[in-house]
Amino acid sequence: MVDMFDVIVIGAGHAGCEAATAAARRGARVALLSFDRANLGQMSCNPSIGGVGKGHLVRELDVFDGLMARAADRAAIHRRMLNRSKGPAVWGPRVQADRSVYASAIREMVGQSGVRLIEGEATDLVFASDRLRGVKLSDGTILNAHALVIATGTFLSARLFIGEQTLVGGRTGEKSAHALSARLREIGLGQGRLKTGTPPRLDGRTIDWARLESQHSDADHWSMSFLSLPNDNPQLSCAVTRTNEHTHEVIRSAKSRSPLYSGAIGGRGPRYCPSIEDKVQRFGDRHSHQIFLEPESLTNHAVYPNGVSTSLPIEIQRKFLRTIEGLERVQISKPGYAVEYEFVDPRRLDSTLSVKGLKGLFLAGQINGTTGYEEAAGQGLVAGLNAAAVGCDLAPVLFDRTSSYIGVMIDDLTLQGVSEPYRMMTARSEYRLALRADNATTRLGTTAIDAACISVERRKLIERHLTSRASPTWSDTPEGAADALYAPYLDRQKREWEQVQSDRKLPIPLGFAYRAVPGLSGEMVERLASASPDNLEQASRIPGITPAALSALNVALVRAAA
Ligand SMILES: Cc1cc2nc3c(=O)[nH]c(=O)nc-3n(C[C@H](O)[C@H](O)[C@H](O)COP(=O)(O)OP(=O)(O)OC[C@H]3O[C@@H](n4cnc5c(N)ncnc54)[C@H](O)[C@@H]3O)c2cc1C
Ligand SMILES: NC(=O)c1ccc[n+]([C@@H]2O[C@H](COP(=O)([O-])OP(=O)(O)OC[C@H]3O[C@@H](n4cnc5c(N)ncnc54)[C@H](O)[C@@H]3O)[C@@H](O)[C@H]2O)c1
Repeated sequence: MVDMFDVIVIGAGHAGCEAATAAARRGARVALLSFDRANLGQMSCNPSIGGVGKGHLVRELDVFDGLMARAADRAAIHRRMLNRSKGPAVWGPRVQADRSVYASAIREMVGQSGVRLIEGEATDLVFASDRLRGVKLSDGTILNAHALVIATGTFLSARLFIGEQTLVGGRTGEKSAHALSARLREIGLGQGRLKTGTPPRLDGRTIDWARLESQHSDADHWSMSFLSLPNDNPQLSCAVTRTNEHTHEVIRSAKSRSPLYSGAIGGRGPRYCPSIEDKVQRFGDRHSHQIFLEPESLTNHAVYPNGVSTSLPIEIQRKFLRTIEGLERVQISKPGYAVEYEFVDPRRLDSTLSVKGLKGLFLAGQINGTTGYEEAAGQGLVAGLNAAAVGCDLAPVLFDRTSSYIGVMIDDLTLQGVSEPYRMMTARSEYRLALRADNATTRLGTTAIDAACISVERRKLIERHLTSRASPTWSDTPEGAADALYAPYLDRQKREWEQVQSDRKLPIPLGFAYRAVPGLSGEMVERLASASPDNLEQASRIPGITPAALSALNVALVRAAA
């Protein structure tokens, strides 16, 4: 069988579903290929969408009619605007979703998009002379297309670990993509390995909720999408508990049984969501670590313990959990595990996420070394819009770091590459005071209209919004008030950044005490101290160094020199 499409997307995770539907919204004939159609839009781990930096990405995606914000609104069972005590530029809209309602919302929207869903395993890429022609499936089927997006997530040559046990698979109970992985290596897409993990799932009926502090959902029902109305799902509370010395002792004494320390896993894991064994090992002076107990569903009793990702053997998982207040009788419904997988160096990509020198081939999502649903979805949008541009001969759609976190992410990935899983944070933007979650329509509305990828309803909303900015009552709106609040600081932020640019040759004394610089995070201190740059210019080229860190360092160097 031979089929012809404008765009084929391999992988129906967060990146793939956004890529396929974004391409379809631009008018492309699209096929979306996945191992199993039942797993469309599945959340591999935490049933939450958004947060600081990540919520900004979701709101930006929403301006282009992306799926994630609307699915999150449909499925929300707990909402929390993180960082509300700080300024609105760093507020992080975050919802916890009913896992199965979220997946069905994605399935429904993909189903209505005109995208053709195909079940199967992509094993090979098909080229004619030096041009990409399509993809071959394990059953011999060839699907032809002008453009191809690979969004295979954590599945390339993936292995799962629970204690001493190793299984093949990209997620528990699923396959691994070995043939495609080998083919990517063969065509020179050099790969490294990264790892991630997930905590055990708990049976909520065996948790002693009454003894724990509750975290209620926000009273005001804000929504993730600029279009959605609040849903009428009941809102559930989370609870907070903590590990203790006894928990740490159980974990320490089982260290030799952890694949992280036995040498079985070599890939680097995400810095900002380390496993509990890592936390106990690396932060040995801490007597306790916080755990959020987050309900996953309105219809079953699954609870996600946020903060105790682990790959220790299941009996150790049970043992350490039962040392924790409120979890003394807890039953595990699914064990935690780690997964190690291959990724492609994103410096091989241009700013449309197309592989340089291989016209028509795009990569999006965790394959590019990122971590998180939101980062994957944002890349899916970029790759999908631009694959449609190749497939249907349309203008490319480019994202700039001055006007979006999507632009920041694409720039960071394609210019700096990754040495560990990349997570969005507001510190990654030198324009972070201007890039707020609430003003995404203002920042990106015109780009979305020009990209011709949005509904009539969205277009009207954007036009109304842009017009209302000129009205005298604009400053009475929340966005107008935030604009006024930040106006004086935007100039200062601009000047500070210009100063960093003009001070690039400012020398950094040998043995400079980075730890004493106000505002430098532990990560930045570690990266700077280990690279020991001679000047600001060199510091700016260290992978992972954020603009916020460069500004803080600049101020400290000028002060030290004065
Ligand atoms: C154990 C674990 C824990 C995680 N924890 C979190 C978390 O707490 N929060 C968070 O935000 N992120 C978490 N992540 C990461 C998050 O799941 C990913 O960042 C996100 O899902 C990546 O999206 P993606 O679209 O790139 O890939 P995925 O969501 O992994 O989707 C990949 C898709 O590709 C398909 N596929 C792969 N190979 C082939 C092939 N050859 N042929 C056909 N189809 C193929 C798969 O079937 C799947 O549908 C975790 C991931 C894992 C595995
Ligand atoms: N790709 C991966 O491999 C992988 C694996 C695990 C985690 N992750 C990442 O981890 C993120 C989740 O990690 P996180 O721990 O930073 O959490 P988060 O980003 O989901 O939440 C942000 C903060 O809010 C806290 N929080 C949770 N519920 C809360 C509530 N009800 N009230 C107040 N605060 C609450 C969290 O503990 C966290 O400190 C994902 O978004 C993803 O990027 C990725």
